Amino acid sequence: MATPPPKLFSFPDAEALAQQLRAYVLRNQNAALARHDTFRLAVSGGSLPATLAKALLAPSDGSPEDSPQFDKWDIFFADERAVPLDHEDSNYRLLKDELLSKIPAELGTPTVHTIDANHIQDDDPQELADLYQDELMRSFAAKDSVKLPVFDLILLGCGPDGHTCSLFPGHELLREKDAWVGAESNSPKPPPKRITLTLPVVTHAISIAFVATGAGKKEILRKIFDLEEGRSIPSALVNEGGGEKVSWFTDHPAVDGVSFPRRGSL
Ligand SMILES: O=C1O[C@H](COP(=O)(O)O)[C@@H](O)[C@H](O)[C@H]1O
Repeated sequence: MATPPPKLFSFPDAEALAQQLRAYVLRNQNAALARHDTFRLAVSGGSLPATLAKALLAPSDGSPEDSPQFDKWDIFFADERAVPLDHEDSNYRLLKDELLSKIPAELGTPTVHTIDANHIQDDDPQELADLYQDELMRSFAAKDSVKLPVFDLILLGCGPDGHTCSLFPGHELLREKDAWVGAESNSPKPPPKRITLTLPVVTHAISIAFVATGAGKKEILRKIFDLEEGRSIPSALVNEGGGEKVSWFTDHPAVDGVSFPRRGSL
């Protein structure tokens, strides 16, 4: 039987998207807290942190369902660049500037799992990736029998070439089956050295959401949702592996004239 396809949500503007993204993230938070009293989330860099901040820093309606409980959040990075944590290319710095530094004290402070800054200068980012994998293993209390971490939610971006995390079209890392975190030494988008969650980890999450906005994403979204043409595009591989666990939050310009197998309703 075919896996049910991802869901697509499209909104007229950034405000409407942020409002529904907030509801979606908090639904995932509340379900995770009910399961294990912690919310393990992986976030991307790029355009995502600004949208996430717009969603999460909006005033709450006061109900428990609409309240972020940041002190119960464990935030990881879906990918990170091998640069100092205060560098302008750092995904951590971006998240800090957009969101972490603006969280009001009464909402709590999340635990944020950064890369080990002692290894950013290494020629080969493999050690950086291995150390981040160790960090995940500690956080997910992995035993030998645990094959993959299960994130409660992974929030992804989608580059104009269809890359997501630091998984780029045609790169060897797309074939990784065992490692939780991979090393990329030759990213076509600077900076070249990065680490990234691997495809099996991403598709193993309980919920996976892409946020893609603007007319500049229209052509790649058309390809991703064309089952033939999109076949080997990293974001399409997440769709294929994650199926109905995957939701796309887009705005109208990003999907104008693009046809999708399944439009969602919130
Ligand atoms: O390099 C990266 O790009 C992707 C996509 O970024 P966007 O600006 O097009 O949303 C991002 O998801 C990833 O985390 C980042 O390292």
